[in-house]
Amino acid sequence: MYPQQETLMTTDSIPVIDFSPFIDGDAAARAEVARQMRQASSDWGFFYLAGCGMPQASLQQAFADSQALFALSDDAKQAVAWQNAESNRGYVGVRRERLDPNKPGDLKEAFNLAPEQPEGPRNLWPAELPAFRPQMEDFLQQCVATADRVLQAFALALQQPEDFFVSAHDQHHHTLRLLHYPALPAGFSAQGGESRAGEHTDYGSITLLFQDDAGGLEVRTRAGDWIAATPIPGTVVVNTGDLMQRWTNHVFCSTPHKVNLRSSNRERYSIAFFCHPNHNADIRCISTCSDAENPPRYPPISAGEHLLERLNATY
Ligand SMILES: O=C(O)CCC(=O)C(=O)O
Ligand SMILES: [Fe+2]
Repeated sequence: MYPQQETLMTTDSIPVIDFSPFIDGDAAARAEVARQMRQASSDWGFFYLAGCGMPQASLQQAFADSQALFALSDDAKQAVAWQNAESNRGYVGVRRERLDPNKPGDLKEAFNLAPEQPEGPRNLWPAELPAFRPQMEDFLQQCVATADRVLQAFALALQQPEDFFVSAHDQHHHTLRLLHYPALPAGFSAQGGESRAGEHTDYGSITLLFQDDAGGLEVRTRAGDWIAATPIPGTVVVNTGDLMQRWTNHVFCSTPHKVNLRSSNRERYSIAFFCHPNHNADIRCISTCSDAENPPRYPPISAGEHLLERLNATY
């Protein structure tokens, strides 16, 4: 039950968890999946989920759409360029972002979209790709549904009611991010610690990450070593972010990760779905995450304030 005990049981590779018993199993099977997720999130803050319920065809379509988007001309991509942090949607060009603020810009391009709120900012859609919009809207819904199931399992893992996290995320302040790491020319030499994506932790509650077979994602172990999160077909990588670490009083950890340049002679695609609770969600130490030896480490904060704090620390 306590983080100290869980740390002693650390496995030596990122766990692979079969999620299908959570989707169609009985209460005992669901509880066992939740237990594995708890262990993995406290040892690693990262795990692979097999059988997450997302249709393979939707995923293939999303990667095909991503390829079509990044293959557009620079003018077409600039027509849907990212404008500001409030809307946080649209195209971000190569080297525009630094996930590690102490390093040069990341060798990647990205395209952000998000579930639309009745009053909020709108997604940007490339005029050249008429099928892109309906297909990505469908994929967004699949991601929300998958994330909600994963959040149900996390709630059970912490002996909370099953809808504990889902109801705190029901305004869907999530971001879907298509990522493309272009192939680098032969003889390319990285300047000043350049990489495909600099070392960072994710800000929010959980992230779902789909990667192609190129490889390059690395995760830092609790002991401080970097290990490869090698792509495993048919799985999604799930990681817990800064806000989840705070909410769970460090029972779940927010683990640094990055994308290295090792296979940079070929291009790489990945798709990340970053989940954020409702801005007014009350983020206070979950009752089952503290005891006399692990008292609450942080005062309560709203999820909106937490995000602002985190962004202000970065920019
Ligand atoms: O592309 C990847 O595999 C990881 C990207 C990532 O960690 C991020 O964008 O936060
Ligand atoms: Fe990340």
